[in-house]
Amino acid sequence: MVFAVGQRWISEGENNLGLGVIVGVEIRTVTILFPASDEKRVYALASAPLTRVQFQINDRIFHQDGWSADVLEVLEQEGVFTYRARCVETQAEVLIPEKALSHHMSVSKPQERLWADQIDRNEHFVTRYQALLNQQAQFQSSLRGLRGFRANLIPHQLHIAQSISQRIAPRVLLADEVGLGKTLEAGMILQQQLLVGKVERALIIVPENLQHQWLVEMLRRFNLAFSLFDEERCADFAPTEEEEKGVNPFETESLIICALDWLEQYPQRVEQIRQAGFDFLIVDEAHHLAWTEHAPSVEYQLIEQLAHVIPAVLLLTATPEQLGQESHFARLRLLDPHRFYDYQAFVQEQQHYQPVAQAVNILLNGQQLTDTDKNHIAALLTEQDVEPLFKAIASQTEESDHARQELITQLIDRHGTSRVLFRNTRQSVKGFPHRIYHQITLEQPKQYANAMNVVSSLGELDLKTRFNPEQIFQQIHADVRWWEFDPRVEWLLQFIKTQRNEKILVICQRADTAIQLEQALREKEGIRAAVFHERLSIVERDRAAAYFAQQEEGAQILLSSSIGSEGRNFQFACHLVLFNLPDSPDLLEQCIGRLDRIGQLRDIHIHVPCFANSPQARLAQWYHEGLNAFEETCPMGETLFEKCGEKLQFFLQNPTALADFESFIRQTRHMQQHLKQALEQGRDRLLEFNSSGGEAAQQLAERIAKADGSPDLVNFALNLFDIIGVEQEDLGEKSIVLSPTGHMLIPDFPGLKEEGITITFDRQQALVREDIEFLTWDHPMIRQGIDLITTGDIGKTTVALLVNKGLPVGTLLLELIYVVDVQAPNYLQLNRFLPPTPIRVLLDVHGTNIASQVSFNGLNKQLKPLSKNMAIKVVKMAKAKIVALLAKAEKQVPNLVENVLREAKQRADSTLSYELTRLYGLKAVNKTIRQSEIEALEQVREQSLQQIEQATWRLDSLRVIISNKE
Ligand SMILES: Nc1ncnc2c1ncn2[C@@H]1O[C@H](COP(=O)(O)OP(=O)(O)OP(=O)(O)O)[C@@H](O)[C@H]1O
Repeated sequence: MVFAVGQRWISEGENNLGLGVIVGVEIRTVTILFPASDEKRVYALASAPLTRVQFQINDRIFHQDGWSADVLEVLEQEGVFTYRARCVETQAEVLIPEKALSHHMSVSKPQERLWADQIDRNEHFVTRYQALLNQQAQFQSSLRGLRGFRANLIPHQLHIAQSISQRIAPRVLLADEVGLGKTLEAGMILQQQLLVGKVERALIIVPENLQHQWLVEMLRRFNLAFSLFDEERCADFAPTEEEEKGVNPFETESLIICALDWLEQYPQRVEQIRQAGFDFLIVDEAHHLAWTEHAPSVEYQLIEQLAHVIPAVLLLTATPEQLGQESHFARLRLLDPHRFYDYQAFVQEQQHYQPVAQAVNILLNGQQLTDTDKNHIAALLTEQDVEPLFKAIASQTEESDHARQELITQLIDRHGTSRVLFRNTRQSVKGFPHRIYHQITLEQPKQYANAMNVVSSLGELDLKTRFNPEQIFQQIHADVRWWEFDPRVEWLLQFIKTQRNEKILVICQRADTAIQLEQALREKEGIRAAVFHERLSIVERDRAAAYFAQQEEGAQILLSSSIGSEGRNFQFACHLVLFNLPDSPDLLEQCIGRLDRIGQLRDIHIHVPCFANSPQARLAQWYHEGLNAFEETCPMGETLFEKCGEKLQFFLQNPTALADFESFIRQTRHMQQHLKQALEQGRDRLLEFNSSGGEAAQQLAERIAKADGSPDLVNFALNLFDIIGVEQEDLGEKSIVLSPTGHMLIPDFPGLKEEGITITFDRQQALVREDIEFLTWDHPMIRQGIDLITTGDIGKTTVALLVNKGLPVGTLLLELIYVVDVQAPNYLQLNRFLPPTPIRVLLDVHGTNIASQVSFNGLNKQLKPLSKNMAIKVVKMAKAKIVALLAKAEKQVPNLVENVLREAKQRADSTLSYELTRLYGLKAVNKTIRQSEIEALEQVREQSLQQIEQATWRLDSLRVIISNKE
């Protein structure tokens, strides 16, 4: 390929970019600008996926100023063409340098291939048409981006992924209870946004110890290859002595994972991230982002800075209120400052959820609305006219369900935390095993009692350590081995022995306790345990987790500090020992959540060894009998912890004062029940409507399951591989080996390795065998395979024989496939409204379009292939007729295109107008919604409608059909 500045080329893979112009040629690279879509690409010279555009004499070309001309001669100077042409309008002769050609010009000419005897096989034409139809269907499919991940189809996750990923730049707090799959949800949303081109560069910020888990999950579940960034890696990009400015390391990759802990230490990296143009941010374990008005934490401020410049933000936490309501509010504000503008207003709003939940309940129960119901609903949506929706509900047609749903969405949107917060609970998801609490009461050793007295009398008793008697003891006896006399250790050893075949996770509050306990188990009984805490390097931690996970020859025990194991997946174990009791209900939930998560198949046993009448025993009793926090999740735990604060602290400091303790527990239980009921009827009920997706989510999962391995997909894929020349060997067990051959149509089929790959269309098989590729419509091999066909020349022209005794011999039919296409900037996402759309025209000999009477498949069944020689002869003989028919078709196509555009505009208008109405509605309750935001959306709508208007159409492929009696 010889490139020169000013030449016009098109992208082979991305036809919709329009006509590109070469703007730079370096030693090894070529830079091409696509003005129609405002995209620039840099390719390696040797392998640029570009096709040179050269027009021929008599071709009609379009000038970028809007007029057209017919080519008379092609002149060339230093590789760049100038067209001598006759202007259609003025008939004047003009010289048009190729640089001045319209950027929107389509360049596909099947008829020229026909005249040049480039006639392809009939089945290739069929595959091409199917590829176009499939491409269109996939662009418009509501399942797009929701099928290709390697995981089970869990309705609430699919619902969240679907509803969030439809948005442009979503900003959401994913707050499902522990272990319900927030990582998976975030991955699905990201993958979907990447797939449709809404997002190109994503950053995931996680606690240090979760980096590898994210890396692995993104790769194995979503085929997304992230890179881990740390100081060492970034230091490589520092400026050399000669350079003034180094490279911004964050610009060198587009999918990056890094640790929050690291960014805190290196604020200059935060600035680099801000400048690196990420468009998607995920922050895991977001409950660490503490905030108060006067003292926002460093972590909070850091993420806030990034959230200012990164359009899409997902915050993940199972315990959003762990650091209090204010921090929770601040995180919501960070996501949507217009919706959450004032803390006091937020607190008040929380108290008024009940009437909203009641209104939603009325709508959900499916009965006709009474006047009182209507008044109640209308009072909550004063800013808009709800009458039409009430009418639709009363009509009891298909519209009524839609109208009910619409009203529910609006109520939740205006009055709930709605679009910003998603939270699923075990109660709504269901199907989880039970949690069983085992309290083990032991005698407190006198050494601990003495140490406690000494430390208290010195005034050095830190409230935080009172649940770790071993730490207090070590404050005064640093060298004495506490585990020699601590009965909890003896109990643990005996327990381990009785559970020889079980994995046991032991959580201590501090890393020191975990380390010393490891020594105790090893020295006392020769038990080898893995240790896991925040002071280990990431690699050591991953190694420890893997050692624990290993079935054979792995560690039976994992000794972990509480913060060290946060977010980790240990659901293969069902025994949890809380060697120290976590000092807050949400922390307790995080610990239990290591085992109580999706994939846990057995009941979970939670063992709490504690000393009689110790602070730990009191707290355990309060958790269990007051909150029931061991056996069920306790969403109101933190609220009660705060409410009961003083009294609880009294009992923890005076653990032997039992007189009022029972009544205090009863009071707590009473409050817990009361709050639970209020939450269920109010806030949580609203969140649940919003988050679980109900019946619709079930149906979504069923639809995806049905689409998995559908015959349409399997047939199309196998046909595609056949055409490309990929060898296929069926291995049975729902898997097929694909290998490259020496006679492939293209040298490199995307994703096909030299040594071959194994594929399956079956989700369960893909879950069991992670080494094989799981093919769905979303898989890159299928998507790029479709692109390869639709943007290349395969199947563009063919000639076939119609065996039909009823038709005179030699009757000519012309089947034409036109494609309507729009080239627009990516941010408009026009493909969702107007994907490349094939229009089929079937002309009889008189030029009448009979496509609606004769279906593609019906006709195809009656066709037989012709030898190439025969086909060439037929074309030669019928050329004049074909030319005449083509001219007739071109007159009919604009009307057909008009219909396609009208529908596309309707789709665009209703989607974008809906968004606008929502903003206007929100503005009515929240005066801080900026007018500029509304104007921006209005502009997107205007531009989208205008761009659709500018869509072009082209003849993509054609089939000449000639009849015979046999
Ligand atoms: N759809 C699914 N199919 C199969 N496994 C799943 C699915 N969703 C989640 N899991 C598994 O369930 C476990 C919990 O998921 P995940 O880590 O995403 O939960 P989480 O909500 O982020 O938990 P935490 O609150 O502890 O951070 C993981 O082992 C994950 O691989």
